[in-house]
Amino acid sequence: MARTQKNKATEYHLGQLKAKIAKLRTQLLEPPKGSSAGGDGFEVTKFGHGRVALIGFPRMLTVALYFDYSVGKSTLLTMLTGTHSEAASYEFTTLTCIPGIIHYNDTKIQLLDLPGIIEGASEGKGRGRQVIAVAKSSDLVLMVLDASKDAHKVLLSTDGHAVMMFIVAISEGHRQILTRELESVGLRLNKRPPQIYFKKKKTGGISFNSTLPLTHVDEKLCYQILHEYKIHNAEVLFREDATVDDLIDVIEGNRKYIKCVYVYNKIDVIGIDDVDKLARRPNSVVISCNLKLNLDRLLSKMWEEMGLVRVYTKPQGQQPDFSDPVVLSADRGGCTVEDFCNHIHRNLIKDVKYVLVWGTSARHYPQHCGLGHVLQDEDVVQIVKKKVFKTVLTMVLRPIDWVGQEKEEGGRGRFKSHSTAPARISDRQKKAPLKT
Ligand SMILES: Nc1nc2c(ncn2[C@@H]2O[C@H](COP(=O)(O)OP(=O)(O)OP(=O)(O)O)[C@@H](O)[C@H]2O)c(=O)[nH]1
Ligand SMILES: [K+]
Ligand SMILES: [Mg+2]
Repeated sequence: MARTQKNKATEYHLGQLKAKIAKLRTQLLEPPKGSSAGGDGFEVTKFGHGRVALIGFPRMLTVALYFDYSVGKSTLLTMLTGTHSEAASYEFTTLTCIPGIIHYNDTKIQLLDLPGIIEGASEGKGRGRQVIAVAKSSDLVLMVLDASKDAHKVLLSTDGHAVMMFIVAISEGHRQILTRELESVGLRLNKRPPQIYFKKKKTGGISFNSTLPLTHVDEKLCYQILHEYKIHNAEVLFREDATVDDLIDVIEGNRKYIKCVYVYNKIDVIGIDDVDKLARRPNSVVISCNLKLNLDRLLSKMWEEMGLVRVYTKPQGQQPDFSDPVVLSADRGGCTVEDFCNHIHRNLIKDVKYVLVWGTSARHYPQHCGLGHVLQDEDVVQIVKKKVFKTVLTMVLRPIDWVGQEKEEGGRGRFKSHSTAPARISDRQKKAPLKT
């Protein structure tokens, strides 16, 4: 592919090659026949309401130029979870997966310390394959980078321009190498799935449509790629100006879309101007484990990105239980009332008549909601079950005003202050985005 000139005439050829490579990669990653699936990872049991993986380099590639320091993943795990993970100033200190637990906002989040991965991990170099398998099973990746590897440019920039350009690329280069390694095994960081509808059919040939003009893919290219996959009957509808790679992702169908936060560690050894620059990069947080700088910001960023939704249950006629939330997630299992009910008990759903909801997802307190209602963080929910007798009774006796009773309760102070809580948090974050 590198040897092929990129122009209109070679476009189809390149597209076909991309599809071929994607197919081979998928074959490569399939577990060998006869072995149980997933035997590739570190076999750490999932625990808590979410899983976060620490990914980073064990050392710099340009050893000759710099000290051989690791990025500080283990140090960070120890700081955030209290679980000890061996940290040292030589590379590959961590050789296996060490889990710790972060207690945050009434939830438990599993944090995994992993060995540093090097270039070529996706081809099975080092322990990369296992590390990547664990990353794939996570809800969020924290890519830990060494802030000081970016800052050395300042020391050297006085000498010559060429040197400076080279140095600047290193921390950024690490980020790119890691991203590439993860991408080549089907992980997509901070991306959403392509807006392409794709459905295989039994007959009818290929129907190719788009809702807008396409600049990267045309009908012929699409046919060719489908042909490569031996797909001759399918419906394809482009809802955005997607690329060949997007189309291949959709056909492969096994891509994992994961959020990633870039964590620049060791800001204690660089100047404030550089800290400021790194902090302004998208999806980035700057920290220092040694000086315990900005770790609270890292936690709140992590929380934000995970999008966990805490729902508190309220038994009828009692105060809600604010100690033990049901934790839902839009990415894992969904946040509707139905998901909430299924979380409590598998068979609950058939008994539910409706639910009463207090909190930011409710238009008024309490709102009567059906199973499809989408809950938000810190909502309070009371389940109203179907009662066979009640219907019979209410026909005989005077109807009871169940709803009116609950309305009164909803007006109490606790719920009101409760619903304003998210706003308070974000205000505070705005005022102090960086504690350095
Ligand atoms: N200056 C500075 N050094 C740090 C900081 N955090 C960690 N270090 C040092 O960086 C070195 C590597 O730390 P580790 O936690 O072992 O790094 P790691 O990423 O787990 O390394 P591997 O397990 O080998 O991949 C240690 O000598 C730490 O003391 C920090 O915030 N500032
Ligand atoms: K180390
Ligand atoms: Mg380590």
